[in-house]
Amino acid sequence: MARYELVKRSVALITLTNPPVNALSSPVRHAIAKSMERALSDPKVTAVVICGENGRFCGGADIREFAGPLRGPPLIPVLDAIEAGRKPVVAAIEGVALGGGFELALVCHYRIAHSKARLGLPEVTLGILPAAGGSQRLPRLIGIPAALELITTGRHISAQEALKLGIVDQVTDQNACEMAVEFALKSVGKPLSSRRVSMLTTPCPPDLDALLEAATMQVKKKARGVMAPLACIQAVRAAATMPFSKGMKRESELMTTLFNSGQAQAFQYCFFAQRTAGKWTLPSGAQWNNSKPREIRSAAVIGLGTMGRGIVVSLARVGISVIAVESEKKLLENGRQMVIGMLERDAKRRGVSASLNLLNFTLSLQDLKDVDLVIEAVFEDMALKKRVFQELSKVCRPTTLLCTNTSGLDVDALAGVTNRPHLVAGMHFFSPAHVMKLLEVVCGPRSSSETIATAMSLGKKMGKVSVAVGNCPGFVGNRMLKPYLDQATFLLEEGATPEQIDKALEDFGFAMGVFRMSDLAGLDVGWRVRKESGLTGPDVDSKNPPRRRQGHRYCPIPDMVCEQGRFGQKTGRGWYMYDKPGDTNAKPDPLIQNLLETYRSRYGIQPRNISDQEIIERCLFVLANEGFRILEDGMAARPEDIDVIYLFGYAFPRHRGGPMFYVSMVGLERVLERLEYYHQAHPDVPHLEPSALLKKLVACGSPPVQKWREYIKTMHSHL
Ligand SMILES: CC/C=C\C=C\CC(=O)SCCNC(=O)CCNC(=O)[C@H](O)C(C)(C)COP(=O)(O)OP(=O)(O)OC[C@H]1O[C@@H](n2cnc3c(N)ncnc32)[C@H](O)[C@@H]1OP(=O)(O)O
Repeated sequence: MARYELVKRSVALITLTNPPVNALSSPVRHAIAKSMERALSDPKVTAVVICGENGRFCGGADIREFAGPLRGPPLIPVLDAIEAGRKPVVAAIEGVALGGGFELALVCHYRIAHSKARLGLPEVTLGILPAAGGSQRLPRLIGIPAALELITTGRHISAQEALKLGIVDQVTDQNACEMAVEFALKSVGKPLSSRRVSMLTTPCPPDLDALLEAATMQVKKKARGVMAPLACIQAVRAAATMPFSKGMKRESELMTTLFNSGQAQAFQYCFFAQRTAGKWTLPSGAQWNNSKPREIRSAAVIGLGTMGRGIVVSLARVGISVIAVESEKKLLENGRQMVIGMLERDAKRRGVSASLNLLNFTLSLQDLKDVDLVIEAVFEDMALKKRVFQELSKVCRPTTLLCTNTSGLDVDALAGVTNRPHLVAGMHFFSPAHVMKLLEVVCGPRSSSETIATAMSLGKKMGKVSVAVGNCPGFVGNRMLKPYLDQATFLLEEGATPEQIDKALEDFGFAMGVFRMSDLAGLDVGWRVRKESGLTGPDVDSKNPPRRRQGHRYCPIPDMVCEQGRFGQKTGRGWYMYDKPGDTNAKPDPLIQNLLETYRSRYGIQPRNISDQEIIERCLFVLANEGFRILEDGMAARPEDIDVIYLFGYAFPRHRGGPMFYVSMVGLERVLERLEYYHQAHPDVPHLEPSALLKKLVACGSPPVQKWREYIKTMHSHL
């Protein structure tokens, strides 16, 4: 777990050896402690260098160990012994020095970093704080404002920035380890007291209180209900106002609170869920580690609406040449201007030059004959999409992959009109496509493993979190969204207001409640879909009772809002009112209040007081209930995939872990009992009926979410 060698006759070289990231697991901590003891007691050794194997210094604590009781030596005394040692210790930082890895570097007397190395204290993103002295040492080394920013955001910084901030002593393009050995030799005999960061006095700004207050306001606004950034601020305050030993005590108390809060578990679950999602598997046995993706050098995007434009930008900025296609000259020109503007702004923000030379714009599908992959992003109209796919089938060379950005239509029906159904898959981006991280890769029953591997790998290349899903209406994300939205509108019928429902969801942790979010997205989109599915519009059977459709409860209020031309922010009116079209400041609208009152009295609905608890339970338990059905149907491989989709595509609060993790924390038995209760109260809402999988899991003793897969593996998989 750590190799010990003597180099240059007098330097002890300690190499952490715990692939893939040299995390500080119990055996590694033990090996560091033993190696340091050996180095400090060996008279031949005059200096020590600590580095990591395979060009990675250290990725921090072994996060998997957080799930159980601490085993092996605690990290803090191991680090304290390094700092207190009487021989100079140099950290040779290559790859990453993160979390506990960065804290390890901070107790070394000198730090040499490779120019490509990245450093940071990302603990806050795991729901904790740097609790091996990081929150106390970093402010002493670089001052309060800079330390506060790094600790509360968890941002990774480059070696150059670390040098500028005074975190590292030298940056090199050469072998950092060899440089560190040379540096160590030169440091022998120099006094070490000023190199022990814990002994430094924190440079304390005169406006400390104002600074910390501003930081508190900022994190409260950015991460509603999240405890870790607030604890980080308190720890930094301790670094500014207390002696080191007392600050360490405070750091430890804050860490204990965070660890017991449940939020840390949720964040850490998210970390692993994101990595698990990349490990897709198909019923054929093909999976992420036995299927080779094709390299995509050129692509085409059909349709330059909001989605198409974002997809073009996502492709071009990772160096893929793109042909963008529109059906009319005016739309093409408009799309071209928008894409160029977006790419230029993006490049400016990243400090690189815009890859405009990779773009081509055309009105003709004939120009696509040589591209490696096509992403169709035309209107959500099956007939139109089928025509496009038929045409592509004729035009493109037989090996071109044909993908669709449909948000819920049948991918296999599109594959069926082509001469290469095995090369067809869904690539469902989320709006705005160049910003949102999620990509649902939709595996049709005929999609080949190479096609899926290529779509997943292309997603990764574009910086997306790609999740493989099955081909069913709405796939995973939008399929679950429907019952969630339904519950919100049923609650309106029963007596709630949009602002009450939004507040309950925002207090839960969503940045925006469902109605505020719908106003932002535009209400007309859903209205068009409902019209096309025969739920509303002139074709609706007049004999249909107004609050029932297709045999189930239906709430026509969203249609009534749209009929008034209220499409959300863009029209200045929606569920809320805005000062003018395009404004974002949502204000309660008395006209909506009137509409709800008139509606209720028309249907003889006696409004009742609805608690926040009911809002949360009905909206979120029904969401997870559909998630269970998706798992039963084999449309998602595991609960982690569903949670990742909701975290990255629907801004589900990370400190709740995602809908499936959330219900596991509430307790499946309780969720089952509440769904049964609500279903009894609303028997005409089939989505409230507890799913078979939920019942099965409760009957099996409510295993933790990571084990659910064992209970669904006998069920049919579409993945
Ligand atoms: C008293 C308390 C004392 C000390 C407390 C210390 C707090 C900490 O140190 S918390 C940990 C802080 N560190 C991090 O948050 C880093 C997390 N890791 C990453 O950000 C990335 O993995 C990376 C190091 C930047 C490398 O990225 P990449 O090359 O893209 O690889 P990945 O796919 O992310 O990871 C590969 C593989 O390693 C696993 N892994 C990564 N880091 C850790 C870790 N710290 N602990 C355990 N496992 C880790 C990751 O899960 C992947 O494994 P899979 O099996 O594929 O899941």
